[in-house]
Amino acid sequence: MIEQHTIALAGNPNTGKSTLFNLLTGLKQHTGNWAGKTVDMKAGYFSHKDRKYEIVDLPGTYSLYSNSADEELARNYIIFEKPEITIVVLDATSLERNMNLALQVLEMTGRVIVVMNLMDEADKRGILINEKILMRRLGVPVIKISSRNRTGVDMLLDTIDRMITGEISTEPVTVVYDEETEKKIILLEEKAENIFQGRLPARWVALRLLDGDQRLIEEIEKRFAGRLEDGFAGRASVSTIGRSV
Ligand SMILES: Nc1nc2c(ncn2[C@@H]2O[C@H](COP(=O)(O)OP(=O)(O)OP(=O)(O)O)[C@@H](O)[C@H]2O)c(=O)[nH]1
Ligand SMILES: [Mg+2]
Repeated sequence: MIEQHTIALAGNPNTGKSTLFNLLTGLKQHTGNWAGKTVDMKAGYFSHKDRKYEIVDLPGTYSLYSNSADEELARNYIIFEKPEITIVVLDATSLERNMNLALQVLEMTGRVIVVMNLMDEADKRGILINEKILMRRLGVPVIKISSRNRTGVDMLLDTIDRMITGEISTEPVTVVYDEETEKKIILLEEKAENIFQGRLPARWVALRLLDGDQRLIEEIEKRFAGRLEDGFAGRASVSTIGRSV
């Protein structure tokens, strides 16, 4: 039987996620500044080396908190549906602005490939990017591509394949906060770990509790209600641990 794996495409708006999605799946979905904006997630399929992939094109967002329906949708997919690989698509011409989202995804999952798209445009503008340094810093594969010119896509497919087989393992960087915050994170992380036991990334839950992200807490309660054994003492637990520090 053919194995099927799941991949998500995340990133800021307009970084070429749908262009890459279309390239991989062969779908003719509209792309472009206005008409092409992805407002809902779309799923498509492709095969590579005897493996079948379901790939989900998430709406572009600047962050993955609870600021908008798009952000919640993208966030919920990554955190609750747990795609085996999340590809973060960055615009190589504005890496600094784009990096924030990559770090947010790395707090949610280590199964990440960072793709620097629009390399044709970056080359044209003389922007030099050392992906090896970035790769070392982020602890995940970083690949330069141009979805428009179809360059780098073979390398991306090869990296996906090698991540699925376990040939490539990642060591995602941990974003370290100030001492005061780190103390609170450690306390909350322990409680979150006890409650979710690996079902959700504990440090990420701790960070969101510190944010006081009420919408997320409600979402977690909705999705986990009655599905967690001891430790998840009814609806109170997730919302109350946040108040305990
Ligand atoms: N020069 C260049 N343009 C690209 C490349 N990839 C995508 N584009 C263009 O960038 C624009 C946005 O592409 P989309 O694929 O719609 O971007 P998106 O990330 O899906 O956008 P949202 O759905 O709004 O988040 C389109 O005009 C694409 O043709 C690339 O590699 N090089
Ligand atoms: Mg799109």
